[in-house]
Amino acid sequence: MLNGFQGPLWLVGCGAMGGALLSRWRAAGLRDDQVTVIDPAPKAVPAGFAGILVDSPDAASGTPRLVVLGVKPQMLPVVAASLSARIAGALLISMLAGVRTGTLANLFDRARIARIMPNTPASIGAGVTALYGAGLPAADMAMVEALLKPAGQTLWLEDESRFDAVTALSGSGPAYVFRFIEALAGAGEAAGLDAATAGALAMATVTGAAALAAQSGETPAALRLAVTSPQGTTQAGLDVLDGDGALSALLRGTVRAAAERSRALAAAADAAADAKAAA
Ligand SMILES: NC(=O)C1=CN([C@@H]2O[C@H](COP(=O)(O)OP(=O)(O)OC[C@H]3O[C@@H](n4cnc5c(N)ncnc54)[C@H](OP(=O)(O)O)[C@@H]3O)[C@@H](O)[C@H]2O)C=CC1
Ligand SMILES: O=C(O)[C@@H]1CCC=N1
Repeated sequence: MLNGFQGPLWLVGCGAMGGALLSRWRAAGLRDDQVTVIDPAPKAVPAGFAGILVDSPDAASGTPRLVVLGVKPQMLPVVAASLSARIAGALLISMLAGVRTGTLANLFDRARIARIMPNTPASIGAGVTALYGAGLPAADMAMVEALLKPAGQTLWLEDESRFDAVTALSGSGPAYVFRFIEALAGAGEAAGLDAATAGALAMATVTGAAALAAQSGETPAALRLAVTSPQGTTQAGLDVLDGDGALSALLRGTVRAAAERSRALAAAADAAADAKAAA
C-alpha cells in the first residue's frame, strides 16, 4: 500500500502508460497531494485527480523526491533540458522504451536511476513490470518495487541488455494479443458468423484461455493437448497455425523487430546525450 508514501512525486508525461500507473498508485492509497503531473497535454489523468497539474517543470514548485518519466523516448532531450536542473536529489524512474540508464545518467547528471518496463494491463492491476537499478540503494529499490506492485507482477532484471527483449515481449506484448483477438474475430466472420457474435466469442475465448492457463497449474502445452482431439477440428486448425513453423516464425520476427526498434531508440537517445555533452 502507498498510504504512507511521502512525495513529492513528479510524473512527467501522463499518457497511456503514465496515466495507467497513476491510477494504480491512487488505488493503492497514494494521496493526490503528493503528486505533480507535468504534461502540456495530459491525455490520461484519472478522473477526480486533485493533485497539481502543470504544463512544464518551470511551472512546478518545490523539489521532487521521486520523478517518473512517462514521455515518448523522442521527447527525452527536450524534457531533460527543462527538467534536469529542477530534480537534484530525486530518484529518477524511467519507463522509456530503449533508453538506457547510462544515457539518462548523462542527460540528467545523476546516479540514482531506475529503469522499468511496464505494460498496459497495469491499468487493472494485471500488468507485469521489469525493473532494473544497478547500484541503487536498498531503500530506492524498495520504493521502486512498492510503486510498481499495485500495477501487477514485478520482475527485477540483473542485466540491462535484456530490456530490449523484455520490451519487445511484455511491453509491446499486449498489442500482439489485442491484434490476435481482432484477427480471430475477423476469421470467425470470414467463416460465416456476424461481427458481434464473432467479436464476443473471440474475446471470451482469449480471456478464458488466458485465465485457465494462469490458474490451472498445467503447462500451455498440456492445456493445448486437452483441447486437441486426434483427427478432430482443433488439430486441423493447428496444422495451419503451425504449418512450416508459421506461428513460431511470425512471433520470432515480431519480437525481433520490436527489440531492434528498442535498440534503435537507445542509439537515438545516446546521440542526444552525446550532443548535449559536446555542446
Ligand atoms: N504504452 C505502452 O504500452 C507502454 C509505454 N511505455 C513507455 O512509456 C512512455 C510513454 O508512452 P505512452 O504512455 O504510450 O505515450 P503517450 O503519448 O500516451 O504519453 C506521453 C505523454 O507525454 C506528453 N508529453 C509530450 N511532451 C512532453 C513534455 N515535454 N513534458 C511532459 N509531457 C510531455 C504527451 O503529450 P502529447 O500527446 O501532446 O505529445 C503525452 O501526454 C514511452 O516512453 C514508452 O516507451 C512503456 C511500456 C508500455
Ligand atoms: O511501442 C512502444 O514503443 C512502447 C514501448 C512498449 C510498449 N509501447
